[in-house]
Amino acid sequence: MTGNIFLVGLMGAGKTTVGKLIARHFSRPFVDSDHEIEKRTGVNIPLIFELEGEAGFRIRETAVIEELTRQNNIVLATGGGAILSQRNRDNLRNNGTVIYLRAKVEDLWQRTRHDKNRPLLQTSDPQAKMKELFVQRDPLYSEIADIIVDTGSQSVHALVHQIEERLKQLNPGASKTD
Ligand SMILES: Nc1ncnc2c1ncn2[C@@H]1O[C@H](COP(=O)(O)OP(=O)(O)OP(=O)(O)O)[C@@H](O)[C@H]1O
Ligand SMILES: O=C(O)C1=C[C@@H](O)[C@@H](O)[C@H](O)C1
Ligand SMILES: [Mg+2]
Repeated sequence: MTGNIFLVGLMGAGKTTVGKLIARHFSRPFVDSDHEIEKRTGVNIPLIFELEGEAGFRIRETAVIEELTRQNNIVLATGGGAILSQRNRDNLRNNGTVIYLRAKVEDLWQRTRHDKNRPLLQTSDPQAKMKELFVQRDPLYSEIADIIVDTGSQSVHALVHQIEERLKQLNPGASKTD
């Protein structure tokens, strides 16, 4: 496998979980754009939203994505809303293989409902918010994806195996250590 691997999808899609396993399989560094922003600012994402609003967070996110998409041979888990910006979509599409981890709204909701670390879901009806985000973003994730994987009815292990196979099909002849 050569080149960068970029994971996109909504909150709870499994980008961080799956990304770490893919990185281990291909012996690549794993980077998570949300964690990178938290590392650089020294504060967590909810506090950035509180202090700077979503707009301030998006500016930081775009700068980090710009920098990370210039790296080589990394596995990058992107923030759920990174694809809202055309600039981010172009950077992701032009600099690596983009994998969209697609999931049903019900599954996304079940996987995130007890986690308070996602400011966009701190509303009176987070399930409706998740649905709204899915409707808005599903076309954007799909637009830039080289590979779309449905994450619903399989274990994380099976999912990772499926992604490895799809990556091999896209890069025939390439080996793990390329
Ligand atoms: N395919 C799956 N099946 C069942 N549970 C999963 C699956 N993928 C991830 N999970 C679980 O869902 C939760 C959210 O996963 P994860 O944090 O990897 O999502 P994410 O896409 O990185 O979300 P965010 O955009 O908010 O960072 C975790 O508890 C994880 O174990
Ligand atoms: O879906 C989103 O817009 C977000 C997802 C998270 O990964 C974080 O980037 C942040 O909470 C915003
Ligand atoms: Mg994550």
